Amino acid sequence: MILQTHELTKKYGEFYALNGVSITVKKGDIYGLVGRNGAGKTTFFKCIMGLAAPTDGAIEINGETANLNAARRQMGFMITPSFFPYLNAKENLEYLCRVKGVKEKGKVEWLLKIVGLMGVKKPFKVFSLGMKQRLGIAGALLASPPVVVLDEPINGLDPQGIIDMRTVIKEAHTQTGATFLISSHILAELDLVATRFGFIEQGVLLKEISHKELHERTKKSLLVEVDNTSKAQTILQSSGVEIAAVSGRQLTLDAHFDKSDELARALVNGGVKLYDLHRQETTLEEYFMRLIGGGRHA
Ligand SMILES: Nc1ncnc2c1ncn2[C@@H]1O[C@H](COP(=O)(O)OP(=O)(O)OP(=O)(O)O)[C@@H](O)[C@H]1O
Repeated sequence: MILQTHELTKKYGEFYALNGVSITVKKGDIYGLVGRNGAGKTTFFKCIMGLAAPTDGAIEINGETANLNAARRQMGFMITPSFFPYLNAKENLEYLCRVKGVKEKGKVEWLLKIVGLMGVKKPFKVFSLGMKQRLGIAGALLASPPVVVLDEPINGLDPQGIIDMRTVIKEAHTQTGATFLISSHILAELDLVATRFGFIEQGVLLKEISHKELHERTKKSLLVEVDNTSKAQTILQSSGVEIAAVSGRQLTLDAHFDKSDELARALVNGGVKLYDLHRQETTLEEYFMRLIGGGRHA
């Protein structure tokens, strides 16, 4: 585990901005922290970065819990990108290299290429938000940190900006091999880049889930409700259909959406009473809303 928190809690007065958050980020993850506005994402990142002192709980970076400041120096952060307004992308990164003591030759150019700002001559102050965010990512990557934290890098971007940002994150992940921790309030956007997710609401971590598992839970399926599931199973299996799950009187099939007529006929002809047969699909946003509404059990 490259980054872990144990029951991390942050109170502002009597208000719990974070309430017992235990997160596990594995090496190589693009970990998406998903939560609505005010859920506690920025507070979480601030605690990780040492910009806010936790009220309770522990932070573990690469196995280190005591000397966190040294471990934090190994991390790249982007909360709100701030650079010199009159310098261009290259000049700003070169300045940062001096500040951070980065001496690798060609590092600035390599990063500018990754974030799509190579050859951009205009000063930072006239950058679009997307360009600012991308330069922010380059800044976060400058000292080759094993862990990179990006707070809402997609927020406020136009559709093209969102696509560019996605490409940059994927490219940066592939090229640097760093672990990424990214927050967003839009699950569908994070879904296109993240490998694992943590869902946070009102300062509470509701669930951690892998990309694969999330898609297991949101994919299309065919729901069949019958009087006799074992009989139905035999009939369906002899029609070459694999059954994904059986629960009570319901069978769930992961495919064969186009064969629903045929399957219904086979079941009825086989003497099974068919109560219901319909396609179901949970969208990512539905899943997210259900999770938020229903607590930890979605
Ligand atoms: N310094 C502070 N003093 C008091 N309350 C705070 C402070 N910082 C944050 N909060 C509160 O803590 C809660 C979590 O805020 P936080 O900024 O972490 O949320 P977020 O998930 O990052 O949301 P957003 O996407 O809107 O930034 C909010 O209710 C916010 O008002």
